[in-house]
Amino acid sequence: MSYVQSIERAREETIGREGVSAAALDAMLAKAEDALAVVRSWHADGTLPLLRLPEDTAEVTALGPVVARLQHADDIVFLGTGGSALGGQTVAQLADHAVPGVAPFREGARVHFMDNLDPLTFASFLEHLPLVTARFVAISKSGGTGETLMQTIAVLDALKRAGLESRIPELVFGLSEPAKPGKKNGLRTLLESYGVTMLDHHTGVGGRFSVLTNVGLLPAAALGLDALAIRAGAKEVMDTVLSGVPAAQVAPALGAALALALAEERGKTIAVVMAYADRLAMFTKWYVQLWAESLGKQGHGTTPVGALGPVDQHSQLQLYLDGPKDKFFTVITTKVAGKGPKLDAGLAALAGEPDFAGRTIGDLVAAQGRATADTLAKNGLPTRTIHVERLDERALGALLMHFMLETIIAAQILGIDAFDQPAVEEGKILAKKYLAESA
Ligand SMILES: O=P(O)(O)OC[C@H]1O[C@](O)(CO)[C@@H](O)[C@@H]1O
Repeated sequence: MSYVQSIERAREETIGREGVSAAALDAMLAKAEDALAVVRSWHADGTLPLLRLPEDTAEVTALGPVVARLQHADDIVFLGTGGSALGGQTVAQLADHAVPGVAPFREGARVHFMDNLDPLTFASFLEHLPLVTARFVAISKSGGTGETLMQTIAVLDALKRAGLESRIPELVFGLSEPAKPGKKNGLRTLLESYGVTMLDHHTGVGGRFSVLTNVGLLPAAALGLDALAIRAGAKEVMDTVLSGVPAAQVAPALGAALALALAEERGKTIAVVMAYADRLAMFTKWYVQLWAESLGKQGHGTTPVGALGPVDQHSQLQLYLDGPKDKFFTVITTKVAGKGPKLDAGLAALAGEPDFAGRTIGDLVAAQGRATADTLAKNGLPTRTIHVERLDERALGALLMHFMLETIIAAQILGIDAFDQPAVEEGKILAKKYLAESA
C-alpha cells in the first residue's frame, strides 16, 4: 500500500479515557462490516460507478487530444467551483501548482483555478490575462451553478470584445453532464451554441467524488502528471475492499468506524486533518467538502477542519492541545527526513542551535510531524496517523480513494445518502431571487 494508517493513538488503552474503547470500536466495526458488504455489492452490480473507475484506463487515455490542445497554451484557466474545482486543484499541487514560493517557477503553462467568485478578482484577472494564448475549461456537473455560469459568460464576452469570437471553439472547452431531455443545462447550451468541444461529466459520479474522473484527471494530465498512476493508487485501496478481509483490516472502513465511534462515545464532533506537506494543502480542502457535504445531514456529521504542518502548529496547536476535547485528529506525514537544504554547522552554532548542524529541513519537518502526533496522544487526544513514504501520483490516488470510501462507509453506517446535498439548494434559490430583485 502507498500509505500506512495507524489508529493506536486513538485507542483508550493507549491514550486513556478520551480514546475510543475497544467495545465501542468493535461495535462500530460490526456496522462497518455491513457497510462494506453494501459497497462490495455496489461494485459488483455497478450501482456506484466510482468504485469501478480505478480499473478503467481507456477513459484516461481518451483525454489525450484535449490535453494536447491545452498544453499549447500560456495560461490554462479552469472555471468551476466545489467538486468541480477542488479535485483538480488537489492533484495539480503535485505538479507544484499553488505551492508557495515554487508555483511561479513551474515550467509550462500557468494554471488558474477560478473557483471562488469575487468581482474584483475576476475583473482584474480578465484584464491581465493574455486571452489569445489562454485556454479555458468550464466545469460544472449540473451546468447550472451560478458562479460558473457567470464566469463563463464573462469570459465569452471578453473574448468577443477582443475580436476572438470566431476562435472561441479553439480557446474554450466545457465539461458537464450530457444533455437530458427536460433537464436544463445552461453551461452546455451556452457553450454548444458557440461550437465549443464539450466533455461529458460522468453521470453516475457526484461532483465531490469526481476527482478520479476527467474533472480531476484532465487538469492532472494538462500539468504533465501521470493520471493513470492516480487511478492505480486508487485501485490499491479498492483491492483491499474487494479482497474480503474483515473491516478492521480495510483502512477506510477502520477509519470510518473510528471517526463515528469517537463521535458517538466521546463527543469528538470535529475532525481535524493536519497534513505535513505543502503539496497536500489542497487535499485537506478537498477533504473538507467531501466530509462536510456528504455527512452533514439530518443532524448527523462531524465538522471537518483542514490544517497544514508545521505552519499551523503556530496558529492552531494551542487550541488543539489545551482547548475543548471535542476533536479527532488525523496527522498525515510523508517521508521527508534527509530532504531539502542541509544546514551549515557554523551558521547553526551562530544561531544558537548546534543540533541543527548537518541536519536537513526535512529532518526537522519529519520530527515535527512525529512530535505533533505524539504530543496530541500524550495529552490524551485521539490521533490517527497516516504515513506516505513517497508522495506521488500513486500515493495521492490511494489517499483520495481512502477518504472517499471512508466517507461513503460512514454515510452508510449512519443511514444517510452520501451523494446528495439538499440543504445547499435553499440558499442558491434565494440568491437567484435576490439577484433578480436587485435588477
Ligand atoms: O459541478 P456543479 O454542478 O457546478 O456544482 C458545484 C458544487 O455545488 C454543489 O452542488 C453545492 O452547492 C456541490 O455539491 C458541487 O460540487
